[in-house]
Amino acid sequence: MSLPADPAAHRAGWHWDSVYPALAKLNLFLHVVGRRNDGYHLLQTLFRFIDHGDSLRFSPRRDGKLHLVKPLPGVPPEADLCLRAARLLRDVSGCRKGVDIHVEKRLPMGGGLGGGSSDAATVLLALNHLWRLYLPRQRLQALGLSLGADVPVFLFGRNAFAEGVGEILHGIDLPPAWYVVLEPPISIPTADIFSAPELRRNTPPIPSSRNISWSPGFGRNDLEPVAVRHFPVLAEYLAWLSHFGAARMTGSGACIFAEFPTHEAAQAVIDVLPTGMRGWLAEGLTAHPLRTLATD
Ligand SMILES: C[C@](O)(CO)[C@H](O)COP(=O)(O)OP(=O)(O)OC[C@H]1O[C@@H](n2ccc(N)nc2=O)[C@H](O)[C@@H]1O
Ligand SMILES: Nc1ncnc2c1ncn2[C@@H]1O[C@H](COP(=O)(O)OP(=O)(O)OP(=O)(O)O)[C@@H](O)[C@H]1O
Repeated sequence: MSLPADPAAHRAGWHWDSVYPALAKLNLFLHVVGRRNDGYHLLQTLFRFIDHGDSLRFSPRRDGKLHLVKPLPGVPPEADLCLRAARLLRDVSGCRKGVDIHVEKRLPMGGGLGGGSSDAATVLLALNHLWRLYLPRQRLQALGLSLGADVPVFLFGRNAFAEGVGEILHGIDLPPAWYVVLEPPISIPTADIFSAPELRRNTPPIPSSRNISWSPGFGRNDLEPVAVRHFPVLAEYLAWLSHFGAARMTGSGACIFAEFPTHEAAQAVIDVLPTGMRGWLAEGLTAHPLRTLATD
């Protein structure tokens, strides 16, 4: 996906009527290298954006209310990441404007694709622009971190090698690639996987992003063996996709992916997907399409 050279021109193209994408991320690898005193885990992970995700739209409200037009089943309004992001932005800026948020949900919840985090980041980017607040990217990233460890990368807007809990981001260039993503029919609570006693928490750290030469099979996902133990159905999905490529879980699961060098190679796998197994093809992106909505 190519972006216009002039960020101001690009920003000008986003209006109240626009559809704002909230893309998925894949964790191409995910190493747990330690644990902080507050229980959060120190990670090293490689984030890649893919061209599959939720779509958000915004309409101004005159009564100053923040309103989610179609609440997500099972998510109370006070926990919804879109509303929490909008409220946070108003609290820190003093803005009193109201908005209706429309979310077209495509990403599974508890899928490891960062759906809720991506929605929150898109709300921050879009309302920062539409409400003319113009908080800079670093400030948005700090706000995003208070909503979840996965939020900052979507505001950063480039594929990234991440450290800390996911907030220390180093932009990284990745080659073109296509992904087959399988959606096992389960939702995995991230906290349950991180709190498992058997989780390996001492993978030796990679010294720097310069030591990463990404190709499928590099590193591993330390959360995967724990998730497979708790949710054995994942093993079936991993085994099936492994016939075609290096299959791996993203984030804390449940989705499983494999990378392919061409669209055709990925499509050939989708073409033989067994009945009852849900999966789709996505292209790896070089940058998030909303990246130029925030200033550096
Ligand atoms: C697994 C990843 O998706 C990889 O990108 C992220 O680390 C998870 O990010 P997230 O879903 O935004 O996670 P948060 O909402 O911040 O945290 C959910 C729970 O996961 C655990 N958690 C999360 C991130 C992290 N680095 N260490 C943790 O131990 C904590 O128990 C936390 O209460
Ligand atoms: N807008 C939202 N979209 C999805 N989930 C939300 C949203 N707001 C709150 N949540 C809550 O967040 C939980 C995690 O959902 P999410 O889709 O982000 O999972 P995930 O992809 O596994 O996350 P991650 O990869 O960041 O760990 C959901 O089960 C739900 O309770």
